[in-house]
Amino acid sequence: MTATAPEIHRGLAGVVVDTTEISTVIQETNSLTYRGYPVQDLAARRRFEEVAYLLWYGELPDERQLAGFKARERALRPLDRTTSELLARLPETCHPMDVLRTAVSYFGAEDPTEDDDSPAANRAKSLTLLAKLPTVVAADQRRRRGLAPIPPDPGLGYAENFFHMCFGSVPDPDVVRCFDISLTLYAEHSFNASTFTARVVTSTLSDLYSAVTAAIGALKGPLHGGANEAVMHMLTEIGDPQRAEQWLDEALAAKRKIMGFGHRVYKYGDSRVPIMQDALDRLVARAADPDVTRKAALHAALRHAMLSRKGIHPNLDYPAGLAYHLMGFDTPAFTPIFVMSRITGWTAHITEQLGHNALIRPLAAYDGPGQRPVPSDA
Ligand SMILES: CC(=O)SCCNC(=O)CCNC(=O)[C@H](O)C(C)(C)COP(=O)(O)OP(=O)(O)OC[C@H]1O[C@@H](n2cnc3c(N)ncnc32)[C@H](O)[C@@H]1OP(=O)(O)O
Ligand SMILES: O=C([O-])CC(=O)C(=O)O
Repeated sequence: MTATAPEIHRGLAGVVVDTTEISTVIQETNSLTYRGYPVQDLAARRRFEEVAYLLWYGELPDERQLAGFKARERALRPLDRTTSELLARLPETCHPMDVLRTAVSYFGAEDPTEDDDSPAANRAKSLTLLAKLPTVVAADQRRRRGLAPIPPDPGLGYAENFFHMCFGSVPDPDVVRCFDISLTLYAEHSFNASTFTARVVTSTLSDLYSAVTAAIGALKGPLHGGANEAVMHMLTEIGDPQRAEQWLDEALAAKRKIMGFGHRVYKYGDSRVPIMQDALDRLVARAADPDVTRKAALHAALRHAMLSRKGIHPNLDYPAGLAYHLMGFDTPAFTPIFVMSRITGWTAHITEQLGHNALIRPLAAYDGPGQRPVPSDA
C-alpha cells in the first residue's frame, strides 16, 4: 500500500491554525476590524491610546477608564539609568531594531515578575512596554544624530510625546493626527508573521518579553515590517518621477521584490492604504514644498506603474514609509515606530494564546537522504 503524500502548505499560506477574537479582515468588504470595529472608523474618531485599550480589554474605554489608562502609561515612560547606559553602549552601526530587541530583552531580565504569566502580570508588562518603547526609539534616533535624549513629558499624549522626545517640539495638530492614525492602522493584523512568532514562543509557556523579543526579530525583515524603511530606500534609489517606469521594468526583470507592494491576505488592495494615503496627501499638501511634491509624484508614479505592469497594489508600508519621512523621522526609525504600535496587537495575542494554549508544533514532510549507516571513523 502506498502512503498518500501529505499536502504541503509552504509559508502556511491559506492555513487556518486557530481562532482569534482580536481582529479580522472581512473579505467581502475588504475591511479590517479590531474587536468588531472598522479600523477606518477607529482611525477617524479615536486616538491610539483608546485603540490600545480596546485591543487589550475588548471594549473601548469610558472617560474614567481612559483617564486611568493614560495616567498609568505616562508614569511608566522614563527609562532607568542602567537601561539608558546599556542602550547607549550599543554600537551605532547596529540597526535601531537591534536596539529595541535588546531593550525588550533587558526589560525582561530586570523584571522579577518575568515568569509570572497571569493576565494581571502580563497586562502590567504590556503597558510598561507600550510606555517605554517610544522613549527607547526617540533616544536612539537622537543618539545617532549626536544629540542628548529628551525626557518624556507626562503632560503630552502618546503621539505628541514621541515628537517631543525626538525633536524637542510638537508639530501642528494635523501632523500629530496623521502620525496617530498610522499608529492605529499598524496596531494589529491577526496572524501576521511577527504576531504568529509571538504566539509560537508563548505556546511553549515562555515569558512575554521573550515572545516580544522574537516578534521584533520577525518584524525587522523587509518582507514584513522592514518594508516601510525599504520603501524609502527604494524611492531614494529611483530619485526622479520620470525614472519610475524604467526603474520598475528593470527591477522586475531582475526579479526584485518591489517594497511596499503585495500582501499575503489582501489581493485587491490593503484595506488600510486609502486611510494612510489620505493622511500622506494631507502632509504633502501642507508642506507646499517642491521637493516634497516631487517625492509624492514619484511615489504616485511607481504605484501606477506597479498596478499597470503587475496588477499588484501597495500595502500599508508604502504610504507609511513616505509619511514618516515627511514627518522628519530618520529612515531606520520607521520599523521601530511600527513596533511602538504593534506592541499592542502582539501582547493582545500573547494573552489570547495563554487563554487557550496549545503548543504550536507543525509537521514537515521529510525529503532528505534515506536512512544510512554511519561510516566508521576515518
Ligand atoms: C505590514 C506588512 O508586513 S505588509 C508586507 C510588507 N512587505 C513588502 O512590502 C515586501 C514586498 N512584498 C512581498 O514580498 C510579497 O508581496 C509578500 C511577502 C508581502 C507576500 O508574499 P506572498 O503572499 O508569499 O505572495 P507571493 O510572493 O507568492 O506573490 C505572488 C506573486 O506576486 C509577485 N509579487 C508579490 N509581491 C511582489 C512585489 N512586492 N514585487 C514583485 N512581485 C511581487 C510574486 O513574485 C509572485 O509572482 P509569481 O506568481 O510570478 O511568482
Ligand atoms: O498581515 C500581514 O501579513 C502583514 C501585515 O500587513 C501586518 O502585519 O500589518
